[in-house]
Amino acid sequence: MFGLIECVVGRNVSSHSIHKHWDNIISCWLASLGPTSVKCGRTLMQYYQQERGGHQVESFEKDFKTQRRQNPWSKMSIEVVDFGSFGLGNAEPSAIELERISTEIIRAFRDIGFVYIKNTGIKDENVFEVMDISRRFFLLPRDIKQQYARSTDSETPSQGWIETESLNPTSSGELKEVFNLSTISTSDNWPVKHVPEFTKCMESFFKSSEQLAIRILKVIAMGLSLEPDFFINKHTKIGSNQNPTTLRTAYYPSIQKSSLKEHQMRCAEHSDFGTCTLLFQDKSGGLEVMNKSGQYCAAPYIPNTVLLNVANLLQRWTSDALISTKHRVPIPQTDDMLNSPRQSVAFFVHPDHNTILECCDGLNKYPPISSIQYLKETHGELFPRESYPTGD
Ligand SMILES: O=C(O)CCC(=O)C(=O)O
Ligand SMILES: [Fe+2]
Repeated sequence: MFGLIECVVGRNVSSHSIHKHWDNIISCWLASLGPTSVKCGRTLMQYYQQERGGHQVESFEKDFKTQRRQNPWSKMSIEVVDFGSFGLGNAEPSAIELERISTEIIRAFRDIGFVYIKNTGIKDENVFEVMDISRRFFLLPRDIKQQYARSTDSETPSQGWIETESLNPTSSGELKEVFNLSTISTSDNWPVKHVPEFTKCMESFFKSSEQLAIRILKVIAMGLSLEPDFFINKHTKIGSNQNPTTLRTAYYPSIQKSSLKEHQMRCAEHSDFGTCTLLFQDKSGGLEVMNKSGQYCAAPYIPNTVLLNVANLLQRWTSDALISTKHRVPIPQTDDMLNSPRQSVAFFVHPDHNTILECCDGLNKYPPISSIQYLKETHGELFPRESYPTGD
Protein backbone atom coordinates (compact mmCIF):
# COMPACT_ATOMS: atom_id res chain seq x y z
CA MET A 1 0.00 0.00 0.00
CA PHE A 2 2.71 2.48 0.94
CA GLY A 3 4.68 1.55 -2.15
CA LEU A 4 1.60 2.36 -4.15
CA ILE A 5 1.17 5.70 -2.40
CA GLU A 6 4.76 6.73 -3.10
CA CYS A 7 4.48 5.59 -6.68
CA VAL A 8 1.40 7.70 -7.37
CA VAL A 9 2.51 10.81 -5.50
CA GLY A 10 5.94 10.59 -7.12
CA ARG A 11 4.43 11.06 -10.59
CA ASN A 12 4.35 14.50 -12.11
CA VAL A 13 0.60 14.97 -12.23
CA SER A 14 -1.72 17.82 -11.38
CA SER A 15 -3.18 18.06 -7.92
CA HIS A 16 -6.61 17.23 -9.38
CA SER A 17 -5.39 14.01 -10.89
CA ILE A 18 -3.51 13.09 -7.73
CA HIS A 19 -6.82 13.31 -5.93
CA LYS A 20 -8.42 11.22 -8.63
CA HIS A 21 -5.68 8.64 -8.26
CA TRP A 22 -6.20 8.69 -4.54
CA ASP A 23 -9.89 8.08 -4.97
CA ASN A 24 -9.10 5.08 -7.17
CA ILE A 25 -6.52 3.75 -4.81
CA ILE A 26 -8.81 4.14 -1.86
CA SER A 27 -11.66 2.40 -3.67
CA CYS A 28 -9.43 -0.53 -4.66
CA TRP A 29 -7.98 -0.71 -1.24
CA LEU A 30 -11.33 -0.54 0.47
CA ALA A 31 -12.57 -3.31 -1.78
CA SER A 32 -9.71 -5.59 -0.79
CA LEU A 33 -9.28 -4.77 2.83
CA GLY A 34 -6.39 -6.63 4.34
CA PRO A 35 -4.76 -7.00 7.71
CA THR A 36 -3.04 -3.63 7.71
CA SER A 37 -6.12 -1.74 6.65
CA VAL A 38 -6.79 -0.18 10.00
CA LYS A 39 -3.40 1.44 10.11
CA CYS A 40 -3.50 2.45 6.46
CA GLY A 41 -7.00 3.81 7.01
CA ARG A 42 -5.74 6.22 9.59
CA THR A 43 -2.92 7.38 7.38
CA LEU A 44 -5.26 7.94 4.50
CA MET A 45 -7.64 9.75 6.78
CA GLN A 46 -4.81 12.05 7.76
CA TYR A 47 -4.10 12.59 4.09
CA TYR A 48 -7.69 13.66 3.56
CA GLN A 49 -7.55 15.97 6.53
CA GLN A 50 -4.25 17.57 5.61
CA GLU A 51 -4.46 17.72 1.84
CA ARG A 52 -8.11 17.92 0.97
CA GLY A 53 -9.74 19.81 3.81
CA GLY A 54 -12.25 18.62 6.36
CA HIS A 55 -15.18 18.38 3.93
CA GLN A 56 -13.80 15.15 2.47
CA VAL A 57 -13.38 13.44 5.79
CA GLU A 58 -17.04 12.78 6.27
CA SER A 59 -17.44 11.00 2.95
CA PHE A 60 -14.24 9.05 3.48
CA GLU A 61 -15.48 7.86 6.85
CA LYS A 62 -18.81 6.89 5.32
CA ASP A 63 -17.15 4.90 2.52
CA PHE A 64 -14.78 3.30 4.93
CA LYS A 65 -17.59 2.16 7.23
CA THR A 66 -19.72 0.89 4.34
CA GLN A 67 -16.82 -1.15 3.01
CA ARG A 68 -16.03 -2.48 6.42
CA ARG A 69 -19.57 -3.77 6.69
CA GLN A 70 -19.23 -5.54 3.35
CA ASN A 71 -15.92 -7.19 4.11
CA PRO A 72 -15.81 -10.30 6.27
CA TRP A 73 -12.61 -9.33 8.11
CA SER A 74 -14.24 -6.21 9.42
CA LYS A 75 -16.99 -8.23 11.07
CA MET A 76 -14.47 -9.02 13.71
CA SER A 77 -14.00 -6.08 15.96
CA ILE A 78 -12.58 -6.96 19.34
CA GLU A 79 -14.69 -5.54 22.16
CA VAL A 80 -13.26 -3.48 25.02
CA VAL A 81 -14.77 -4.47 28.37
CA ASP A 82 -14.45 -2.19 31.41
CA PHE A 83 -13.08 -4.30 34.28
CA GLY A 84 -12.63 -1.27 36.58
CA SER A 85 -15.04 -2.26 39.34
CA PHE A 86 -13.23 -5.62 39.75
CA GLY A 87 -9.74 -4.35 38.90
CA LEU A 88 -6.80 -5.12 41.21
CA GLY A 89 -7.06 -3.16 44.44
CA ASN A 90 -10.86 -3.04 44.38
CA ALA A 91 -13.09 -5.21 46.53
CA GLU A 92 -15.60 -7.42 44.75
CA PRO A 93 -18.34 -5.33 43.09
CA SER A 94 -22.10 -5.92 43.24
CA ALA A 95 -23.54 -9.14 41.79
CA ILE A 96 -25.12 -7.13 38.95
CA GLU A 97 -21.80 -5.56 38.05
CA LEU A 98 -20.00 -8.92 38.16
CA GLU A 99 -22.69 -10.32 35.91
CA ARG A 100 -22.20 -7.47 33.42
CA ILE A 101 -18.46 -8.11 33.25
CA SER A 102 -18.84 -11.87 32.92
CA THR A 103 -21.58 -11.59 30.29
CA GLU A 104 -19.51 -9.21 28.17
CA ILE A 105 -16.35 -11.31 28.40
CA ILE A 106 -18.12 -14.60 27.69
CA ARG A 107 -19.96 -13.06 24.72
CA ALA A 108 -16.62 -12.08 23.21
CA PHE A 109 -15.10 -15.47 24.07
CA ARG A 110 -17.94 -17.31 22.33
CA ASP A 111 -17.77 -15.03 19.35
CA ILE A 112 -14.10 -14.42 18.54
CA GLY A 113 -12.16 -15.68 21.54
CA PHE A 114 -10.42 -12.33 22.15
CA VAL A 115 -11.41 -9.31 24.24
CA TYR A 116 -9.62 -6.18 25.47
CA ILE A 117 -10.14 -5.44 29.15
CA LYS A 118 -9.45 -1.97 30.54
CA ASN A 119 -8.97 -0.60 34.05
CA THR A 120 -7.59 -3.90 35.31
CA GLY A 121 -5.22 -2.33 37.82
CA ILE A 122 -2.20 -3.27 35.69
CA LYS A 123 -1.02 -0.05 34.10
CA ASP A 124 1.03 0.57 30.99
CA GLU A 125 3.85 1.92 33.14
CA ASN A 126 4.12 -1.51 34.84
CA VAL A 127 4.17 -3.24 31.47
CA PHE A 128 6.75 -0.87 29.97
CA GLU A 129 8.98 -1.35 33.00
CA VAL A 130 9.05 -5.11 32.31
CA MET A 131 9.80 -4.39 28.65
CA ASP A 132 12.57 -1.87 29.44
CA ILE A 133 14.31 -4.10 31.96
CA SER A 134 14.00 -7.26 29.91
CA ARG A 135 15.29 -5.44 26.82
CA ARG A 136 18.55 -4.92 28.72
CA PHE A 137 18.77 -8.69 29.06
CA PHE A 138 17.94 -9.33 25.39
CA LEU A 139 20.68 -6.90 24.30
CA LEU A 140 23.36 -8.84 26.20
CA PRO A 141 25.82 -10.96 24.17
CA ARG A 142 24.50 -14.34 23.13
CA ASP A 143 27.05 -16.35 25.15
CA ILE A 144 25.85 -14.65 28.34
CA LYS A 145 22.18 -15.23 27.55
CA GLN A 146 22.95 -18.88 26.85
CA GLN A 147 23.84 -19.37 30.51
CA TYR A 148 20.15 -18.73 31.25
CA ALA A 149 18.70 -20.92 28.50
CA ARG A 150 15.71 -23.09 29.33
CA SER A 151 16.10 -26.83 29.52
CA THR A 152 13.10 -28.74 28.21
CA ASP A 153 13.99 -31.85 30.17
CA SER A 154 13.83 -30.06 33.50
CA GLU A 155 10.76 -30.12 35.76
CA THR A 156 10.03 -26.57 34.67
CA PRO A 157 10.51 -26.93 30.92
CA SER A 158 9.50 -23.42 29.96
CA GLN A 159 11.65 -21.51 32.44
CA GLY A 160 14.52 -19.45 31.01
CA TRP A 161 15.79 -17.89 27.81
CA ILE A 162 14.74 -19.22 24.41
CA GLU A 163 16.83 -18.00 21.51
CA THR A 164 14.38 -18.92 18.83
CA GLU A 165 11.37 -21.15 18.55
CA SER A 166 8.64 -22.12 16.20
CA LEU A 167 5.12 -22.12 17.58
CA ASN A 168 4.05 -23.50 14.25
CA PRO A 169 6.18 -26.36 12.85
CA THR A 170 5.34 -25.36 9.27
CA SER A 171 6.81 -21.88 9.67
CA SER A 172 10.38 -20.92 8.72
CA GLY A 173 11.44 -20.01 12.25
CA GLU A 174 10.32 -16.99 14.18
CA LEU A 175 12.15 -13.71 14.46
CA LYS A 176 11.99 -13.37 18.20
CA GLU A 177 13.64 -14.37 21.45
CA VAL A 178 11.90 -14.76 24.78
CA PHE A 179 12.52 -15.16 28.48
CA ASN A 180 10.02 -17.25 30.45
CA LEU A 181 9.27 -17.29 34.14
CA SER A 182 7.12 -20.12 35.48
CA THR A 183 8.47 -20.89 38.94
CA ILE A 184 8.88 -17.95 41.25
CA SER A 185 11.09 -17.63 44.30
CA THR A 186 13.79 -19.92 42.97
CA SER A 187 17.20 -18.33 43.04
CA ASP A 188 18.70 -20.15 40.06
CA ASN A 189 18.95 -19.07 36.45
CA TRP A 190 18.63 -15.31 36.81
CA PRO A 191 21.08 -12.90 35.19
CA VAL A 192 21.51 -11.06 38.50
CA LYS A 193 25.01 -9.86 37.65
CA HIS A 194 23.99 -8.36 34.33
CA VAL A 195 20.48 -7.01 34.97
CA PRO A 196 20.03 -6.83 38.75
CA GLU A 197 16.39 -5.59 38.66
CA PHE A 198 15.21 -8.33 36.28
CA THR A 199 14.15 -10.92 38.89
CA LYS A 200 12.21 -8.52 41.11
CA CYS A 201 10.47 -6.82 38.20
CA MET A 202 9.44 -10.12 36.56
CA GLU A 203 8.30 -11.70 39.82
CA SER A 204 6.26 -8.67 40.74
CA PHE A 205 4.60 -8.58 37.31
CA PHE A 206 3.99 -12.33 37.55
CA LYS A 207 2.16 -11.81 40.85
CA SER A 208 -0.04 -8.98 39.55
CA SER A 209 -0.85 -10.97 36.43
CA GLU A 210 -1.72 -13.99 38.57
CA GLN A 211 -4.04 -11.92 40.76
CA LEU A 212 -5.76 -10.51 37.71
CA ALA A 213 -6.00 -13.97 36.15
CA ILE A 214 -7.73 -15.29 39.29
CA ARG A 215 -10.35 -12.53 39.00
CA ILE A 216 -10.77 -13.31 35.32
CA LEU A 217 -11.21 -17.03 36.08
CA LYS A 218 -14.02 -16.10 38.43
CA VAL A 219 -15.93 -14.08 35.85
CA ILE A 220 -15.40 -16.77 33.21
CA ALA A 221 -16.94 -19.37 35.54
CA MET A 222 -19.86 -17.08 36.36
CA GLY A 223 -20.46 -16.33 32.69
CA LEU A 224 -20.70 -20.08 32.06
CA SER A 225 -23.14 -20.52 34.99
CA LEU A 226 -20.60 -22.57 36.93
CA GLU A 227 -19.69 -22.16 40.59
CA PRO A 228 -17.65 -18.92 40.82
CA ASP A 229 -14.62 -20.89 42.13
CA PHE A 230 -14.86 -23.65 39.51
CA PHE A 231 -11.71 -22.61 37.62
CA ILE A 232 -9.95 -20.89 40.52
CA ASN A 233 -9.86 -24.19 42.45
CA LYS A 234 -7.96 -25.74 39.57
CA HIS A 235 -5.35 -22.98 39.39
CA THR A 236 -4.03 -23.04 42.96
CA LYS A 237 -0.38 -23.92 42.24
CA ILE A 238 0.52 -21.13 39.83
CA GLY A 239 4.16 -20.13 40.30
CA SER A 240 5.24 -23.62 41.41
CA ASN A 241 6.63 -26.59 39.45
CA GLN A 242 3.15 -28.19 39.66
CA ASN A 243 1.61 -25.66 37.30
CA PRO A 244 3.05 -24.54 33.93
CA THR A 245 1.60 -20.99 33.98
CA THR A 246 4.25 -18.77 32.42
CA LEU A 247 5.10 -15.09 32.23
CA ARG A 248 6.87 -14.50 28.94
CA THR A 249 8.71 -11.38 27.88
CA ALA A 250 9.38 -11.40 24.12
CA TYR A 251 11.79 -9.33 22.04
CA TYR A 252 11.37 -9.11 18.27
CA PRO A 253 14.54 -7.53 16.83
CA SER A 254 14.55 -5.14 13.89
CA ILE A 255 14.44 -6.94 10.55
CA GLN A 256 16.78 -6.93 7.57
CA LYS A 257 14.53 -7.43 4.55
CA SER A 258 17.32 -9.22 2.65
CA SER A 259 17.68 -11.95 5.28
CA LEU A 260 13.97 -12.83 5.44
CA LYS A 261 13.00 -16.39 4.51
CA GLU A 262 9.81 -17.20 2.65
CA HIS A 263 6.72 -17.14 4.88
CA GLN A 264 8.79 -16.10 7.86
CA MET A 265 6.96 -14.25 10.63
CA ARG A 266 7.77 -12.51 13.85
CA CYS A 267 5.39 -14.98 15.50
CA ALA A 268 3.87 -17.71 13.34
CA GLU A 269 0.18 -18.58 13.26
CA HIS A 270 -0.83 -20.53 16.36
CA SER A 271 -3.35 -20.75 19.14
CA ASP A 272 -2.27 -20.76 22.78
CA PHE A 273 -2.16 -23.99 24.81
CA GLY A 274 -3.60 -23.37 28.24
CA THR A 275 -6.67 -21.80 29.85
CA CYS A 276 -6.33 -18.21 28.71
CA THR A 277 -3.64 -15.64 27.93
CA LEU A 278 -3.17 -12.05 29.04
CA LEU A 279 -1.24 -10.18 26.36
CA PHE A 280 0.41 -6.77 26.58
CA GLN A 281 1.88 -5.31 23.38
CA ASP A 282 4.16 -2.33 23.05
CA LYS A 283 2.88 0.75 21.24
CA SER A 284 3.76 -0.62 17.81
CA GLY A 285 1.05 -3.31 18.07
CA GLY A 286 1.44 -5.85 15.28
CA LEU A 287 -0.71 -8.74 16.49
CA GLU A 288 -3.26 -10.14 14.05
CA VAL A 289 -6.23 -12.34 14.94
CA MET A 290 -8.08 -14.66 12.57
CA ASN A 291 -11.79 -14.08 12.08
CA LYS A 292 -14.42 -16.71 11.37
CA SER A 293 -13.86 -16.40 7.63
CA GLY A 294 -10.21 -17.28 8.06
CA GLN A 295 -8.94 -13.77 7.41
CA TYR A 296 -6.56 -11.91 9.66
CA CYS A 297 -7.29 -8.51 11.13
CA ALA A 298 -5.23 -6.20 13.29
CA ALA A 299 -5.53 -6.34 17.07
CA PRO A 300 -3.68 -3.11 17.79
CA TYR A 301 -2.18 -1.80 21.03
CA ILE A 302 -4.83 0.06 23.03
CA PRO A 303 -3.40 2.08 25.94
CA ASN A 304 -3.93 0.64 29.41
CA THR A 305 -5.72 -2.48 28.27
CA VAL A 306 -4.93 -6.18 28.45
CA LEU A 307 -5.76 -8.31 25.45
CA LEU A 308 -7.29 -11.49 26.84
CA ASN A 309 -7.83 -14.64 24.80
CA VAL A 310 -9.18 -18.15 25.19
CA ALA A 311 -6.56 -20.91 24.83
CA ASN A 312 -6.91 -24.51 23.57
CA LEU A 313 -7.46 -26.20 26.88
CA LEU A 314 -10.34 -23.90 27.83
CA GLN A 315 -11.93 -24.52 24.44
CA ARG A 316 -11.84 -28.26 25.11
CA TRP A 317 -12.94 -27.79 28.72
CA THR A 318 -16.02 -25.86 27.49
CA SER A 319 -16.87 -28.37 24.71
CA ASP A 320 -15.86 -25.74 22.10
CA ALA A 321 -18.32 -23.15 23.44
CA LEU A 322 -15.40 -20.76 23.91
CA ILE A 323 -13.06 -20.37 20.98
CA SER A 324 -9.27 -20.55 21.00
CA THR A 325 -8.54 -18.34 18.02
CA LYS A 326 -5.47 -18.41 15.82
CA HIS A 327 -3.24 -15.37 15.88
CA ARG A 328 0.18 -14.26 14.62
CA VAL A 329 2.60 -11.37 14.35
CA PRO A 330 3.59 -10.95 10.69
CA ILE A 331 6.53 -9.05 9.22
CA PRO A 332 5.64 -5.34 9.26
CA GLN A 333 5.03 -3.59 5.97
CA THR A 334 6.89 -0.31 6.39
CA ASP A 335 10.64 0.37 6.62
CA ASP A 336 10.07 2.28 9.83
CA MET A 337 8.41 -0.69 11.45
CA LEU A 338 10.96 -3.14 10.05
CA ASN A 339 13.70 -1.05 11.61
CA SER A 340 11.99 -0.97 15.00
CA PRO A 341 12.28 -3.82 17.46
CA ARG A 342 8.98 -4.92 18.96
CA GLN A 343 8.22 -6.22 22.46
CA SER A 344 5.34 -7.98 24.12
CA VAL A 345 4.64 -9.55 27.48
CA ALA A 346 2.27 -12.50 27.83
CA PHE A 347 0.94 -14.36 30.85
CA PHE A 348 -0.11 -17.87 29.79
CA VAL A 349 -2.55 -19.21 32.38
CA HIS A 350 -2.67 -23.00 32.88
CA PRO A 351 -4.45 -25.28 35.35
CA ASP A 352 -2.44 -27.31 37.87
CA HIS A 353 -0.81 -30.42 36.36
CA ASN A 354 -3.12 -32.81 38.18
CA THR A 355 -6.39 -31.09 37.18
CA ILE A 356 -8.75 -33.48 35.44
CA LEU A 357 -10.29 -31.70 32.50
CA GLU A 358 -13.87 -32.85 32.14
CA CYS A 359 -16.16 -30.94 29.81
CA CYS A 360 -17.76 -28.44 32.16
CA ASP A 361 -21.21 -28.65 30.51
CA GLY A 362 -21.38 -32.30 31.62
CA LEU A 363 -21.88 -33.57 28.05
CA ASN A 364 -18.51 -35.35 27.76
CA LYS A 365 -17.78 -34.16 24.25
CA TYR A 366 -14.12 -34.98 25.00
CA PRO A 367 -12.93 -37.70 27.40
CA PRO A 368 -11.50 -36.57 30.74
CA ILE A 369 -7.73 -36.05 30.75
CA SER A 370 -5.29 -34.58 33.22
CA SER A 371 -3.96 -31.19 32.33
CA ILE A 372 -0.32 -32.35 32.18
CA GLN A 373 -1.24 -35.38 30.08
CA TYR A 374 -3.07 -33.09 27.67
CA LEU A 375 0.04 -30.91 27.34
CA LYS A 376 2.25 -33.94 26.81
CA GLU A 377 -0.08 -35.27 24.10
CA THR A 378 -0.52 -31.98 22.27
CA HIS A 379 2.93 -30.43 22.81
CA GLY A 380 5.15 -33.40 23.60
CA GLU A 381 8.23 -31.59 22.29
CA LEU A 382 7.85 -29.04 25.09
CA PHE A 383 6.98 -31.57 27.79
CA PRO A 384 9.22 -34.55 26.99
CA ARG A 385 9.66 -36.02 30.49
CA GLU A 386 7.84 -39.13 31.59
CA SER A 387 6.38 -37.33 34.60
CA TYR A 388 6.10 -33.88 36.13
CA PRO A 389 5.46 -32.90 39.75
CA THR A 390 1.79 -32.86 40.69
CA GLY A 391 1.95 -32.58 44.46
CA ASP A 392 -0.21 -35.71 44.82
O1 LIG B 1 3.95 -11.09 20.76
C1 LIG B 1 2.73 -11.11 20.61
O2 LIG B 1 2.08 -10.09 20.50
C2 LIG B 1 1.98 -12.42 20.56
C3 LIG B 1 2.77 -13.60 21.01
C4 LIG B 1 1.92 -14.82 21.12
O3 LIG B 1 0.83 -14.88 20.63
C5 LIG B 1 2.43 -15.99 21.87
O4 LIG B 1 3.62 -16.02 22.24
O5 LIG B 1 1.63 -16.92 22.12
FE1 LIG C 1 -0.21 -16.65 21.31
